[in-house]
Amino acid sequence: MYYFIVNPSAGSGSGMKKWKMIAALLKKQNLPYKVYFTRKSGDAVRFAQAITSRHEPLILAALGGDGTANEILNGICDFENTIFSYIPTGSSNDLARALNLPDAPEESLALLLNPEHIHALDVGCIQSGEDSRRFFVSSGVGFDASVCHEALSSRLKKLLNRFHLGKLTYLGIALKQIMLLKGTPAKLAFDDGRAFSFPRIFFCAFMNTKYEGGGFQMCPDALPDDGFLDVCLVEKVPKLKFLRVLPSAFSGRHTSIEEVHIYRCREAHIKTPRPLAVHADGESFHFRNTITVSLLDSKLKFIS
Ligand SMILES: Nc1ncnc2c1ncn2[C@@H]1O[C@H](COP(=O)(O)OP(=O)(O)OP(=O)(O)O)[C@@H](O)[C@H]1O
Repeated sequence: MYYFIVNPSAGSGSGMKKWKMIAALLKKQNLPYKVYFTRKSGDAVRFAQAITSRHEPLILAALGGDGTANEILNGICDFENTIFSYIPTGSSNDLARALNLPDAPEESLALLLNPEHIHALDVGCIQSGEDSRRFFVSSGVGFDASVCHEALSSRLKKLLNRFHLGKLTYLGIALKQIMLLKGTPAKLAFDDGRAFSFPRIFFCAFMNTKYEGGGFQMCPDALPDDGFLDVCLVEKVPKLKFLRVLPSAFSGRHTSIEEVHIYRCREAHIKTPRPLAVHADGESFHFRNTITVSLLDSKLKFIS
């Protein structure tokens, strides 16, 4: 059986349009399926939990952005029987970019119905105290998470989304957050014993794939199936320099800058004296001062 979880509002409303095209193609081929439409935050987690708790072999497809894919990942309770498929309709689509997934609905559906490869994908997990959240793309602490947090609650984003201009909000929020940036002392440690202390950092991104934030190659060598997390830590730099560092991350050239540090690990811990914004695939993981980031033992079967 094919199950679809659809966020109709993803990609400034293009989620529903794309679903209608997919539904028409499914009807034409007379294929049995069930579809669930999300209405608010948390719906996709609950749907994925309900679907996968039956412990039957199934294909579960997400139609939405990275946020919807993340919620579904967090709801899956049976990695053995679930094959995950993703039809990107979001605005940033970093997961689709990293996995080279097709954009056209008919190509996406053809892949789902006749998979070329079933990839075993690494699944990231961020923990703080008793709380944890899984991620596909990245998690991060500091500047990048502050931008995500503000965008999630931005009224302006909701308004601009109506005119398909949601991405403009990110630019505006990022500029505002750069103005507010102060930098925070941080201690970063890895499970193999490496440990570093920084007088002030702007952010630290833990990458399962190479892109985040709509195409920034934070860790150009990150691979989602290599059993490792790649880490990009950016120390405090003058604001004007930071304004130059950020765009250079589109091509991955930021890695040659002295204050940018790249690491590879299986598990990382980061500690800051005050709580900072934290995200997982662009969704809020609240404000924390100690987090542990690792990969789950189980991999996720993923059609690509
Ligand atoms: N019907 C709905 N209407 C409005 N918001 C919704 C609805 N269903 C889910 N959401 C919210 O949408 C957010 C996820 O959006 P999603 O990531 O799928 O799309 P996006 O933001 O356009 O894409 P991307 O994350 O790739 O930029 C979640 O925070 C979720 O709470």
